Amino acid sequence: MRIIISGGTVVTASDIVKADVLVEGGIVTAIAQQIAPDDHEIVNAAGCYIFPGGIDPHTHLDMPFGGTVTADDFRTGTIAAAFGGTTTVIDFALHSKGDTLRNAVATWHAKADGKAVIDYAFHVMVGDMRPEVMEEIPLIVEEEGITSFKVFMAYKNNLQVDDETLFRVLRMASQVGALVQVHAENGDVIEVLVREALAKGQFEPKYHALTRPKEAEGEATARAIRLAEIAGAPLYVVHVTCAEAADAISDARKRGLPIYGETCPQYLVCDETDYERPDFEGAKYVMSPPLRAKYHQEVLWGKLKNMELQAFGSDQCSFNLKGQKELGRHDFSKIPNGSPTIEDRMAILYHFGVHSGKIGLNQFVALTSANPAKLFGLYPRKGTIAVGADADLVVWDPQVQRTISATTHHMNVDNNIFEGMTVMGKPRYVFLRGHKIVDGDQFLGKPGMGKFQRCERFAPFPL
Ligand SMILES: NC(=O)NCCC(=O)O
Ligand SMILES: [Zn+2]
Ligand SMILES: [Zn+2]
Repeated sequence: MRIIISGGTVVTASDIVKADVLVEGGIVTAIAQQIAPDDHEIVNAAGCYIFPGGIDPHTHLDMPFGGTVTADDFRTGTIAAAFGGTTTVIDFALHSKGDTLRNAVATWHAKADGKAVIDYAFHVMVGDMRPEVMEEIPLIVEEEGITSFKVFMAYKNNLQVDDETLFRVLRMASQVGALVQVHAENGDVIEVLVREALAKGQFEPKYHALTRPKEAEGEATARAIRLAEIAGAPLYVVHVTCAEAADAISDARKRGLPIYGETCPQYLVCDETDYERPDFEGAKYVMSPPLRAKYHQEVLWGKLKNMELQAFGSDQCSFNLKGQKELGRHDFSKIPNGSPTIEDRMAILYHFGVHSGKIGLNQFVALTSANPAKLFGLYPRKGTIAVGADADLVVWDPQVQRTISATTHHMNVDNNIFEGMTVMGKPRYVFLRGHKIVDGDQFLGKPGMGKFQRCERFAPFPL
């Protein structure tokens, strides 16, 4: 495996340089203006960008949710991710009520091991924060190489934690070098609004959005930030959708607090009017938090441009319309939450961000790869192109145009929320630790090639 990727433009979060990249033994061993070939395989990257492999910090593969299980597992989901230019996913190991964190992690290893075609790490999504579960956090960090824990301020009577619990988790996590991720929506308010809507006979998908107002997200985000501030802890807010939440993050960062925000492709290019689609098609867009009014898209783009949001995750959580989303055909509250986004995460940010002039190439790499690597303890092994880093590389052809469709995507699901969108930019080749796993429309990887990545403890990189 001695490869020269030749004639491309290498892009990292800080640099853009025309250079060849030498790969030996799965590692980048040189970056230079011209590398003389010996017995190397030459990969033609003329006219292309060479990006560090994408790191998707937010996926749900093979996850039970809402009485069903996501349509994509670690095989199909990571193949689709690879076609989109992602070489590492950080998936949420779901901890269920009554279970231990250790057992949840073991369950997730069993789901991924031998199936993943790209590298993977885990966060733990804590479903039941009993005192003894909280006590397990230091062990998970030390022994399992998992250093991030998601807690929920929504999904009342199910996953939701109260403020006392959130505060205790924040304190405990920061003591052991872990990062708390928060799903910030006020679950108590939402519960009342959902009950009232159903009592009024409001059953269609659009009521999912109407019962989860932006203010409920803004309030919970601001509250979580205040609790983190009191606890002296860093905080990562997942799937930020609206001005109210994004502004709370910006304000905290202006005060010097280590608060980080993530948004997702769906919140940049889809909006609340998608819930009005006829014949139950609106159910495709049922996710939490929901899609917002269109003006929030410009707010989020502005925050990405100014790096006031630091990470870009897919929140991949795919369900078929047929047989899965249909569980809520007559009651929006029973529609499984989530959408298939793992494959098109980078394409959406590239086309609507870089190609449209809203963000720069360095920002694109920071959001899709470098910052997730820094925040979750994978940097600089991953998230950059540098001597000694894993040769997770994407040769990205900015001239290729394609139209996104469920009929051609690689996800194992019958719908795509970006259906019909035409985008510029597509991976020509994708390398995982020096192995070519994607060559145009051909998949060359194998289940089991993806390896579990232990995460280092949280380090406050200046982001
Ligand atoms: N986002 C969503 O609707 N489903 C996945 C679970 C979550 O991230 O809250
Ligand atoms: Zn969430
Ligand atoms: Zn999620």
